[in-house]
Amino acid sequence: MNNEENITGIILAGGKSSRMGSDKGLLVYNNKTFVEHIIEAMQPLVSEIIIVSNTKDYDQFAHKRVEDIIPDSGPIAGIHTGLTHSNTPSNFVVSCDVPLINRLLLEKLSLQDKEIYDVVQFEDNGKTIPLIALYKKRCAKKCIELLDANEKRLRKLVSALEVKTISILEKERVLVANINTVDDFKVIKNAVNH
Ligand SMILES: Nc1nc2c(ncn2[C@@H]2O[C@H](COP(=O)(O)OP(=O)(O)OP(=O)(O)O)[C@@H](O)[C@H]2O)c(=O)[nH]1
Repeated sequence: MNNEENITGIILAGGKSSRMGSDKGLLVYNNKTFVEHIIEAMQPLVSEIIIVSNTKDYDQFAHKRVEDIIPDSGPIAGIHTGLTHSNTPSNFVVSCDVPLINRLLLEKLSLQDKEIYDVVQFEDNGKTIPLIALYKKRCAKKCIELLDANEKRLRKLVSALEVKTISILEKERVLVANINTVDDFKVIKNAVNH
């Protein structure tokens, strides 16, 4: 637990998983669902965990589950819902498809000067990772502005905010692996078996 300030952990699990063909957050890797791996990484750092999903399957994890306020509108809508339900100024926002994430990596996001930035995110080789990031609750306002304008691109959200981007280290690259397809999943399963 962060002693200076409480943080909320928001897990986005309301996507369609169309590339995977089954709900990504509920895939089992190393005997735990993807969502359980993320909960485990977040839990020591946060005062509350909120799962944003419209399906009751996520009630099994015994954390607060909330449904999208604006349905079928992509990750910005998920962030908007999570931040709206949060009771803390700072919030980890993590997608449900990064099962290798760990506490130390998330902690790095929270060690920045949080007063200055709306968003603290990672980047890997020039590619930003806005769904492993720390967002201020106040960003909910910008989310709703974009959704009202029918803008669903995450990069539009982040570029409209005060953002700090941290480059991940070579050894951390594996931790941010984004599992979108059956082939992506095979890669991490095979890595464990070797
Ligand atoms: N709550 C919520 N989360 C979403 C929504 N759309 C996407 N997400 C989440 O955002 C993260 C990134 O989603 P994507 O991988 O881009 O999209 P996806 O719909 O899950 O998967 P594809 O259909 O394969 O593109 C995942 O954790 C999704 O669960 C949404 O409308 N609401």
